[in-house]
Amino acid sequence: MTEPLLELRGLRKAYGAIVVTDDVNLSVLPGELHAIIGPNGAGKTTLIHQISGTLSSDSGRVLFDGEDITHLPMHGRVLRGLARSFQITSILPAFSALENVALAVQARSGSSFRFFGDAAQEKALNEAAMEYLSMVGLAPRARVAAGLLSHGEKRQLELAVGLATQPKLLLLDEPLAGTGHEESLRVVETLQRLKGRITIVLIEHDMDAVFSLADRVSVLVYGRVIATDSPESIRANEEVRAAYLGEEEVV
Ligand SMILES: Nc1ncnc2c1ncn2[C@@H]1O[C@H](COP(=O)(O)OP(=O)(O)OP(=O)(O)O)[C@@H](O)[C@H]1O
Repeated sequence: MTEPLLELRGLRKAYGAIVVTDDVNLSVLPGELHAIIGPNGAGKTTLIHQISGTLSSDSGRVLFDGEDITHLPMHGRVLRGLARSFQITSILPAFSALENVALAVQARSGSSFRFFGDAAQEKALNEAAMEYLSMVGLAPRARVAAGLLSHGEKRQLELAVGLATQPKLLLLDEPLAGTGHEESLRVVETLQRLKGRITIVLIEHDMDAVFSLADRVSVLVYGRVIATDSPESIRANEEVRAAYLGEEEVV
């Protein structure tokens, strides 16, 4: 059997009497796009914080790539390849899209580009950066200042910068939030392109996007995972449908 890249075992977080995540067990396989959905207030954001290390858990374990990272702070997890996009990323608006990604390539590769002369170094960095921009479909906008990109394009750029740090797993917390229809199609298309190349954990409210992108879906209700399955089986799951009654039209 394939070993999970990320495994949550009995994770729990409570604020006083409010138990927000409760005995969460979840496995993310290498290469899969695993979506976590749930009604408002189910604990999704809290869980993402527990995975990325910005919030410590009361109990339970987080295993990543064969290592117990339960007590590692966020930066330790990022160094091991567990990256949260839109958190690790700060876009510099006056720099071009290409320069933003080139900086991330350079930060990741440390001194390995220093063997080149200045001009050759710049060329190599730009070529590497261009590859990441192509991966997210932003190559035609490489020379545009990041601040002038549309909202959806900025999201694409953030993904390119995230990818340039070469994570093993990318945590995406509502990448479609605040995007209009056209823009969200653009971001979904980008995620479609990345799917299979990198392991992704996606938290997203847009169910059309979730069901078109995910390999597997986990459903969180009142802090507990009530089901993990293929999108088709989740759609047909009575317990899941019941959990969403009264919510937006979902499954
Ligand atoms: N720091 C905190 N102190 C007290 N309660 C909290 C805290 N953070 C979150 N909660 C509570 O935990 C519950 C789950 O919150 P969380 O934001 O994780 O849910 P969510 O599934 O991401 O919700 P949404 O889909 O609305 O973003 C909510 O009832 C919230 O009020």
